[in-house]
Amino acid sequence: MRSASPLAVSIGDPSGIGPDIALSAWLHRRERNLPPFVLLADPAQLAARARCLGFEIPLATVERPAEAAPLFDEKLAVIALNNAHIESPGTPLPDNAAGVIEAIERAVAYTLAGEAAGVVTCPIAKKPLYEAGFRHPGHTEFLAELASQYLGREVTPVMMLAGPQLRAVPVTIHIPLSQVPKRLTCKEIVTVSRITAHELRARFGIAAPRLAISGLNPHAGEGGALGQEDDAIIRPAVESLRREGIDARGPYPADTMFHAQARAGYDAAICMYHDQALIPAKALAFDETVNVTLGLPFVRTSPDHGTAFDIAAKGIARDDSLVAAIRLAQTLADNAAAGKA
Ligand SMILES: NC(=O)c1ccc[n+]([C@@H]2O[C@H](COP(=O)([O-])OP(=O)(O)OC[C@H]3O[C@@H](n4cnc5c(N)ncnc54)[C@H](O)[C@@H]3O)[C@@H](O)[C@H]2O)c1
Ligand SMILES: N[C@H](C(=O)O)[C@H](O)COP(=O)(O)O
Repeated sequence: MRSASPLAVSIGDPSGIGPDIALSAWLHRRERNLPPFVLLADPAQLAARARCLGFEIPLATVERPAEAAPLFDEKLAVIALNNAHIESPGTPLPDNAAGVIEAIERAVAYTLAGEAAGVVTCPIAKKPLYEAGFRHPGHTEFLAELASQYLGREVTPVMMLAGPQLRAVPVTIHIPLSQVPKRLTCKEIVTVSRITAHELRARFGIAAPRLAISGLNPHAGEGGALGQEDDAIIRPAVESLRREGIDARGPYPADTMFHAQARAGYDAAICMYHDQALIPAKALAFDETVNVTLGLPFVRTSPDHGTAFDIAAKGIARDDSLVAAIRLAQTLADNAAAGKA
């Protein structure tokens, strides 16, 4: 059953390719068979980018998401931000930060209120947001804080890069590599794996999910000769997960767990740090992989790429990952509406 509400798409950093790919996705909505979405953006800035790209797109400024779906075939519905955006392709501006944050917050608020089916975020750049006082490493952590405020309890967000050939989940996310061994705990590996297994069942429709857990060190520690964490922290986490009935295996050496035959043996790879998960995901399918946040009380997806300031407004940004993110968000929302989540 398809949710009747549109997806809420936040524009991301307006100086990046968020406007380019959002406009392009709408232009190709019919052949890509896209579900309705509403953009949280500055209509004047969007119109300027559309002119620059040579896109003829009728924009309709609407007050509420419900107005977007009936218009979607003919017009791109935009909910205007209270904080205007300055058109500055390729050069991020701290003055645009308030609108970037507002777009995310309002997309979440509409979704939690049941007015939107899910949140799809276009990419943000951290530096201009930090200069404006934003203190979260990325969407993932910010969305977890919004979810915590809503639920009144702490929320552990789980980042999954979901592509046609691989689902990869980093246990530690946006922290310096030097901090990873200190921050990696058995409890965190178990929590992240548990959330992943639960959502693979509930939202992705995988009845008995299989998790492959990576090691941290070369050769998963080589019996302690190349590092202690694999046997001291990761192996006990795998045993604990298996005791609670989750099909988890490992720790596996990370260098040999991403080839095709190895990937056929699991539904998600649980990795110990950001690049261990994101390098294989983006290397295998940069254009089709989607960043999904698990563990939230709402659906959130995003393209797997960043703001790509180097190509903003040049007409060469590919919209494929955003299209995949919109499609996956709709599938996850539909599964939730059908009672699987
Ligand atoms: N979802 C998000 O919000 C998100 C995701 C990743 C990175 N970021 C942020 O984006 C900023 C830039 O990051 P980066 O330079 O490492 O990565 P990037 O993905 O923005 O760009 C890497 C390279 O890929 C190219 N590229 C990216 N997306 C493309 C597309 N759709 N079509 C064609 N080419 C594309 C770019 O031109 C660039 O050469 C950083 O501030 C980073 O934190 C945000
Ligand atoms: N870690 C992501 C990546 O490299 O693709 C990116 O920074 C986006 O993260 P958020 O979804 O938390 O913004």
